[in-house]
Amino acid sequence: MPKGRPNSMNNYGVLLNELGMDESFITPLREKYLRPITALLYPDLGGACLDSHKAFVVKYSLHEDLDLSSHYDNAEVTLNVSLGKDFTEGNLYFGDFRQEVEHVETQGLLHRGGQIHGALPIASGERWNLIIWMRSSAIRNQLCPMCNQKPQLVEAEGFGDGFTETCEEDVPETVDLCS
Ligand SMILES: O=C(O)CCC(=O)C(=O)O
Ligand SMILES: [Fe+2]
Repeated sequence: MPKGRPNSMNNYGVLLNELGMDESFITPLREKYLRPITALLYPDLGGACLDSHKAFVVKYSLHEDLDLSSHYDNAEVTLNVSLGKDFTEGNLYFGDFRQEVEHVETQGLLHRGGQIHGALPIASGERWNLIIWMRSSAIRNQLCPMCNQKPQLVEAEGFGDGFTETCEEDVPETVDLCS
């Protein structure tokens, strides 16, 4: 069976669309459960209209990939869920100062796709994570987040890179969570 790589830096992951898990699992999860949260937290990134995704599982182990270098995602908002298994070290980090976050098994962490981040090397065991790169066509149709240019739209399979669909709702105004 032909197998794509989740991203250019990870060699041992699995794309969930190749396992037929988009319609049955990831799309309903994004639409019903994640979007209400992202609408509140990320109004400036089109959090209310994240209308496509790329979902994959990444794997780190001692004789395979140990870590993930600093990067930003091809996503407006990313969900990263720690699936275990048993491992030591391997914290996630964010920003130029490499602010570390201990990622607890079964817990999910939402972050801006454009926020620089990476994963430190594991010292033992296996580390598996479910990653959902969520995209808003309303945002990226204006400017590609990877090259900062107006995108040239071409036909793509599945969700492609998330550019084409139009959002039914308007991008909401900024919500002041403190008031
Ligand atoms: O391994 C992780 O926790 C981070 C993975 C990641 O940032 C990515 O695949 O974009
Ligand atoms: Fe990432």
